[in-house]
Amino acid sequence: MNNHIRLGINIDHVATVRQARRTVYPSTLVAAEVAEMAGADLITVHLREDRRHIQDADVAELAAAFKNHRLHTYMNLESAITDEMIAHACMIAPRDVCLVPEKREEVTTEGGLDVVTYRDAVKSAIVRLTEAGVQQVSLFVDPTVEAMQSAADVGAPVVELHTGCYADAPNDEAQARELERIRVAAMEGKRLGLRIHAGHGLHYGNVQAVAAIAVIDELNIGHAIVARAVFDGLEKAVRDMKAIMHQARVTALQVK
Ligand SMILES: CC(=O)[C@@H](O)[C@H](O)COP(=O)(O)O
Ligand SMILES: NCC(=O)COP(=O)(O)O
Repeated sequence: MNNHIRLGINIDHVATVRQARRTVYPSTLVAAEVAEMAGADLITVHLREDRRHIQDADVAELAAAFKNHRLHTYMNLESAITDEMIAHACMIAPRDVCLVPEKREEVTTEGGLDVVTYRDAVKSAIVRLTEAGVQQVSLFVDPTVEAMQSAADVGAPVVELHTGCYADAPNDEAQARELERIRVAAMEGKRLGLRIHAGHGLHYGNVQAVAAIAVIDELNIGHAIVARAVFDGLEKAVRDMKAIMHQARVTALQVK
């Protein structure tokens, strides 16, 4: 069992603040530098089709910074599976790409990728990205046993479990049910040989139980960290999240 769980910092909403006035600040590159300094294991950005926050220029600037070692971790680029977005992801060729569903009218990602309906497009995207040099392609999917089997079937090496229903659960009972769904799906994915990530809606009060699931290797967290950074600064917000995740994992392994 792995006592280290990686923290990917999603900096989308640093760009949201900038896009509110179309200024050149706050810089996503500086945000990535601060996040790395504070212990981020990777930097996640979601280049949406509607460019509501992260812009093509952000992705290009971050990619160059990783290439020239101004940044020292790696990029996890979240992308829709459309031809346009996959072609762009192939051109950037970050270390990781996470394939996510997008609906233009959504406030944020609402559900996981429908790997059954879009099987051919997902398989094609995995092949194209791998041939372009992307080392790890993950699928952002709902935490279900069926989604694990579908992901394994299309040859995805990694899944990121959508933790949104857990995060948005209306009460403790519903949250416990959603946590069990995540745990069961994670165990099934691991049994099928998948690497397991998780993310969406995680924050300082709900991350512990997910970080305690020992087969989960990585959490991607953004909105709650950027929100906390408004009051505490980004460096402290990242350090605090990292410490909470580490303590939850270590405690869980000691109990086993
Ligand atoms: C896939 C996912 O849950 C997030 O990484 C995604 O970026 C959410 O979209 P917004 O960042 O636009 O809220
Ligand atoms: N894939 C999840 C992610 O990158 C961050 O999601 P959130 O913490 O902004 O909800």
